[in-house]
Parts: sequence; C-alpha cells; structure tokens
Amino acid sequence: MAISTGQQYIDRINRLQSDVWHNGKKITGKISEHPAFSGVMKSQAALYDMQHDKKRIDLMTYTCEKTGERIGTSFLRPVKKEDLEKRRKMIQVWAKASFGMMGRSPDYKNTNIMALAAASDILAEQGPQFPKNLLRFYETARRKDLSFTHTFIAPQVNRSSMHYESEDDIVAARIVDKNKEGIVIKGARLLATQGGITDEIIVSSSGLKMFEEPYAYAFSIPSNTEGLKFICRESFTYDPSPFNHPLGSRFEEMDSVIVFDNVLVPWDRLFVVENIEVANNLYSKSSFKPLVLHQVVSRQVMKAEFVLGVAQLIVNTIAIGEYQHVKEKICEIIIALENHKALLLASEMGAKPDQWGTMVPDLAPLSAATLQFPKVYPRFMEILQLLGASGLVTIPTEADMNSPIRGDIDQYIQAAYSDAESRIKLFRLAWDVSMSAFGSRQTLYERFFFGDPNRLTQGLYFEYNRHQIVEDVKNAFGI
Ligand SMILES: Cc1cc2nc3c(=O)[nH]c(=O)nc-3n(C[C@H](O)[C@H](O)[C@H](O)COP(=O)(O)OP(=O)(O)OC[C@H]3O[C@@H](n4cnc5c(N)ncnc54)[C@H](O)[C@@H]3O)c2cc1C
Repeated sequence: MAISTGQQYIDRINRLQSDVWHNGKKITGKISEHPAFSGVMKSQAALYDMQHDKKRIDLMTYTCEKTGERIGTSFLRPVKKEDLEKRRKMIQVWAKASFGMMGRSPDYKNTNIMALAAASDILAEQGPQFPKNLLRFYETARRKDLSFTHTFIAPQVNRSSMHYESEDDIVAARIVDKNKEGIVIKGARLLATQGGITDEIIVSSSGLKMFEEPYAYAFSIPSNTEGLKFICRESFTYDPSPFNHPLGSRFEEMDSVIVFDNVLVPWDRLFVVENIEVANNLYSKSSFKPLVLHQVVSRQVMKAEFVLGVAQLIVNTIAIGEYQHVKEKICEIIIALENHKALLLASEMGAKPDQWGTMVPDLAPLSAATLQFPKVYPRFMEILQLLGASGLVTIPTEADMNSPIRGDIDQYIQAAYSDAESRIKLFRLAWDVSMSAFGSRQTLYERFFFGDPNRLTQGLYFEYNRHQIVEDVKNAFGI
C-alpha cells in the first residue's frame, strides 16, 4: 500500500534529524517526543492512520492508475465533478478530526503538489527536464505519501515598494551560485508552519522580489538537507494536559523561520530556475489557486461548524438563550457558516475542465469565501468572548480538580445545565480557541495564511469577470 501509517510518518521524521532549533537549543533525539511537537505529530499520525480504516478506505484513498496501489485522495487530480466531491468529503473527514485547527494537515500540501503537477507543461519553456522533475516529484510524493511544508515569502524586513536588497548583505533567500550539481541558496524565508516535522520543504517564490532572477526559483528538498535550518518560535503548547489545553496540546503546529546556509539544491529537484515569467506562470496560469482554495474552504467549513458547536454549548450551559442579542450572535455564526458552505458547493457546481483536463472548481466563489473568512473568524472569536464572559477565566486546572478544593469547585463553578467538571471542560475549550496563545495564533493564521487579505482583494478585483454585467447596465440605460 502506498498510503503511510502514522507510525511510518513518525519514524521517517525522527530519522531525518533535521536541524531544528527551539528555545535556544538544537533538538536532538526523537523530535516526536519533544514537548513542542509531540502533540501535533500524534495528531498528524492519526490522520495517516485514518486512511487505513477499512470502513473509510474508499473515500480516503483511490487506486493508482499506474500501479494499483492505494493513494491518499488528497493527491487525486480531479477530472470530473464527482472527484471534487470526493476530495471535499475526504478533506472534511481530516478537518473534522482537528476541528479545522490544523491548517497544514497533509491534504493542504498534497493538493498544492497535485495542482502544480497537473500543469507541469508550464515549466517546459525552461527545458524538458523541468516538467519531468515536477511530475517525478508528484509521483514520489503520492506513492510514498510523504509530508510537506512550504515557504513562499521573504522575511519581513522592509516592505516598502522601493526596497532593494544588496548582494553583499543577504537576508531574503536567493541563488548565489550555480554549478554542475545544482544551485546554491543563501538567505532566509519568512516562515513555514510545521517546519521541521515534515519529510520535505517546498520552496517557491510568490509575489515579492519577482522582478529579480536570483529570487525566481521553485524546488522541494528533504528537511534534513545540509545547511537548512528551522528556527522555531516558542511553543504554544504550554501544557500537555488535554484537560488544561484541549486544543493546543494536540494541534499546535509550530511556525519556524527557514535559514539556507549555502544549501545545494540538485538539478533534478528544481522546477524553476532564474525564470521570472515561468515562476509567475506556475501559479497564475495553472489551476493552483482554485484547486488549493477548494481544500482551504472545505477545512474552514469544518472549523466554522466547530465554533458554532462551542458557542451554542456556552449558551445552553449557562442558560442565556432567551436573550435576543445572544440569538443574533449565534445566527451571525450560522449565516457565515452557511455562506461558506454555499460558496464551496457553488465552486463545484461551476467547475470546468482546464486546458490540461483537470476539473477545476470555479474560482470566484472560492475567492469570495477566502476573503470572507479573515473577517468572520476574528468575529467568531469575539462572539465566544462576548458570550463566555467571565466563564473564560474561571477555569480551574486539572491539578485543581484533583486537589482538596474540589468540593468548592463542584459547588461554586457548576452551571445551570452542567456539573462543574463539564462546565470547566467547555470553558477551557472556548478559552483555548479564542484567548490562549494557541487560539490567538489560530486567528492570526486565518487572517494571513493565504496571503495579505488586502493584496488578495486586489486579485479578486482584477480577476472577477464582470464585463457582461457592465455591458448590460450600459445597454439598459443607453450609457
Ligand atoms: C500563523 C501563520 C502561519 C503561516 N504559515 C506560513 C507557511 O507555512 N508558509 C508560508 O510561506 N507562509 C506562511 N505564513 C505567511 C503568510 O503567507 C504571510 O503572513 C502573508 O503573506 C502576509 O505577509 P507578511 O506576514 O510578511 O505581512 P507583510 O507583507 O509584512 O504585511 C504587513 C502589513 O503591511 C501591509 N502591506 C505590506 N505590503 C503591502 C503592499 N504591497 N500593499 C498593501 N499593503 C501592504 C499589509 O497589508 C499588512 O497590514 C504564515 C503566516 C501566519 C500568520
């Protein structure tokens, strides 16, 4: 079977011994046992294991047309609308398992890779080896069920439009040499979520500095490539107890800055080299955006459902459902959720094959959904705070529950419709999603993960086809 098990994923990552730095120390030994990573690696492993569940195998996998092996559905290139539906349902099974909290569950990058490989022809103008490199990469990725992270953006040093970086003082990762073995990259990239706990890292350019050839490249390399370093932020798993930290203890994905210290990227790993037009076309002319956003919005629907569940439980538990503004707040979440679901389905209804025969969901509803979520998700968090009020800070810990003050807790922290223990579990959950460092990072993530919403809005403004609509208004009024 080509599909990985959770243990295989964990063993592979432990074997890599990548250069991962956390809190001033290089991680040695098994990274899967390090407190900053153990929770999320276990959760990721559980996702891989779900692919082997006999009851779900037909949804979670498909049969490789070349080898007959079972391959994860997130690698499936859709060629009919039913494939898009299958992809959505599979993505949502994984998303439900993390309540939408794992933005970098493997289906995200698997979809990226599939979407790029489906349009590999775009690379041909650099030479026939480049599309071959990308297709070989896709084949290996899906047949070995490898895990990936990616890094797209240059470090946030100077974002002024006039900024030019000198070759003598390199910050943004750039090509500094080419030789018969490959290209050499020096500098850094802004960040990679899950950096250091995936088999490989995909490094690609988007947007910034794309007017200079040394920044125009795309490749994937193993996470333990010599000279590659991951500098992690502090961990937001401040407690491994699922009682104390119900989400952070399991789904804290970590973000790391990526440093390239003269990293050699072999020729057969390269998809784009020093070609600005091809580097841009790879994302703008392929069906990358609609295919990837279809994955993203599928996950976000599950996250919105989860938030609605938490909000309604708060209402039920402390009996505040009779108040008008409370109903309105719950309805605000329902409306956003239903909008998101409708936009996702509209994208499938409007799907059309692209020039390579890939069935591509309609981009417009997906762009609308992706621009809606950075606005509604922070509001969801505000609603949780407004409904939960002081309940979000009256949250004794597991140690308190097992201490002599338990009697007081049971008596004074009970709720109208739950005992103290259930009430505290609920409010710790609401705190972890809306207020903890883990929860705040989730909000930041939904604001920025597909790019700056201001610049994404510019994209929608230019991409949205409204020519006929304007003509109709002109014709109707003789303008
Ligand atoms: C939690 C999290 C996880 C992430 N994970 C990944 C990952 O795994 N891989 C990856 O590659 N990236 C990742 N990102 C990065 C993400 O893609 C960027 O945050 C996003 O593209 C915005 O870039 P920036 O953070 O550099 O913000 P900046 O571009 O520095 O923006 C800062 C502010 O300046 C404004 N601004 C800057 N330039 C312009 C401009 N030209 N026009 C108008 N306004 C401008 C912005 O609107 C914003 O208000 C992650 C980000 C977060 C927050």
